[in-house]
Amino acid sequence: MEGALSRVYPLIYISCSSKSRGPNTTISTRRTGPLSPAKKTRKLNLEVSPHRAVSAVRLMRIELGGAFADLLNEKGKGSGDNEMGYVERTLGFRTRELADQDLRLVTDIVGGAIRWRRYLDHLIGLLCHDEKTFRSMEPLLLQILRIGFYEIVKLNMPPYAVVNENVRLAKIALRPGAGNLVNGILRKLVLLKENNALPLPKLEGDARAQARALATLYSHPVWMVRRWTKYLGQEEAIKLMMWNNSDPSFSLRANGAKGFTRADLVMRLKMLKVPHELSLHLDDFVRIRTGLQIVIQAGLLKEGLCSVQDESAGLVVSVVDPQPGESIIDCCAAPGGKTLFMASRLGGKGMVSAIDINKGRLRILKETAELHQVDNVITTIHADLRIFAEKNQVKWDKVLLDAPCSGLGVLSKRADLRWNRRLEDMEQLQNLQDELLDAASKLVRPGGVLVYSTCSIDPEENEERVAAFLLRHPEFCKDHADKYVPPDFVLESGFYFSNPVKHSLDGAFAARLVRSS
Ligand SMILES: C[S@@+](CC[C@H](N)C(=O)[O-])C[C@H]1O[C@@H](n2cnc3c(N)ncnc32)[C@H](O)[C@@H]1O
Repeated sequence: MEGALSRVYPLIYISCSSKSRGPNTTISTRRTGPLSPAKKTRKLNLEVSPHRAVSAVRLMRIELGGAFADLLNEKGKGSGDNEMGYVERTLGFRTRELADQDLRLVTDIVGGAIRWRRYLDHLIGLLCHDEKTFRSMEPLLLQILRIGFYEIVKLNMPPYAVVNENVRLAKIALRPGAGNLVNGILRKLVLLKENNALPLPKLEGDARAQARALATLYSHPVWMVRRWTKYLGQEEAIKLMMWNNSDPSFSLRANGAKGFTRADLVMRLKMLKVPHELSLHLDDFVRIRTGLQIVIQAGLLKEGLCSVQDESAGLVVSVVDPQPGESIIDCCAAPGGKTLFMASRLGGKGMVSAIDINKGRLRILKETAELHQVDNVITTIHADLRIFAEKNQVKWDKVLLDAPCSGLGVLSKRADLRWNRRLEDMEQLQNLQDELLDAASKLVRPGGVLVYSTCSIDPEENEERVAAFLLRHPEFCKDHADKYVPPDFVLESGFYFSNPVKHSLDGAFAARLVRSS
């Protein structure tokens, strides 16, 4: 493993004795483990733009996942420090000295280069002088090219500055030859762009050919394009992909349980100069398009005064409609976004039991509950819901099953998810969703409520799962969601649905079912 990694990731050590490095940079093709003091970076390397270097390293980490974590010698918590340490060791500057503006650029470039990966690779592949050069390109070089292409084609940045910066990065991070290659390819791109002649596929031919073209033009996997074209039609599918490629916006929920109201939150946002809008649908929520980093740095999340929660998820809690004094069980609870919101709605009376199979995520839920001062009404249970439901005798007033799903409704926030999901996952997920629904239904008292929710927009994970459940369980019937959420969010079927294109929120679904006996 180590040998394979070291072949593809040449490491550069800029040591204190390498003042005149640059072209003379030592390139180590071996992974050497922790650096000896003599090799430690002592000097800032100001030859490259720091945000581009950090972006390239972060892109490698995201794309290569475990393999790259292995290279960084990462172990769980604080692993981000290693990423920064890697940049420091290899490129010779301390990333903790990155200005806020640079950090924001890293977020933008990394998010954009991941979203547009298929589109960018299509162009890079065509501008390399042969297919083999592209296919065998070393990962760091590819990331640098993706950054340059993204900056020129999608951010419309001044092209020659982009070329110079990325050429320098490739020269220093890899070797002079790599810089020359980047130079040649980026200059070809600039010429084509200036002549409005980017070699992009045309939307023509049969359904398959059109799906492939759309997948490249809007940078999504072909199977997703085919699925959405089937369910939504081509026009809506394109709008959905455009939404997925747009910069995500976030919502904050003021934590009333800590006496922090939305008015308090608005006041703090004004002081921080973060532009915001009140949610039209939920009393505790505020929407922000930019400035999340500022909110984080100001410590509002760390102090438990508010959480980042999309309104689409908040509206799922509205479908549950928690009332003081009720017993509620959240069957797939971690990391606890909905548990915490439900608990805060109980006003100190009642109980939320929070089950999850993942111990680590459940620990996060517990810690956040303490921070938010709602731990007095939350108990956590580490279990597989299916086994728990078999053995358990207790029944609850309300049961929420926020099921594991494809996440196809949250692709604008989760830039890399589209590349990690496979069509085969969908069937497996549906089987799991059926099993979890059967298990959750056992926990509902007669007259009690079962809410099934996902953050997917896929009917096979949503309406079809509920329809199949109702056939297996005639003791349940639908309760129309319009009593709990604005009518604009209710489908004809009576289910809650947040449509990213229509509502400018994440996609989400919830069905409210009542047990008769
Ligand atoms: C969509 S996430 C839940 C998000 C959570 N409701 C929130 O709002 O923060 C799905 C969760 O289901 C959990 N899960 C998956 N299979 C499970 C099982 N068999 N039993 C219990 N939990 C399970 C996962 O660990 C994951 O935390």
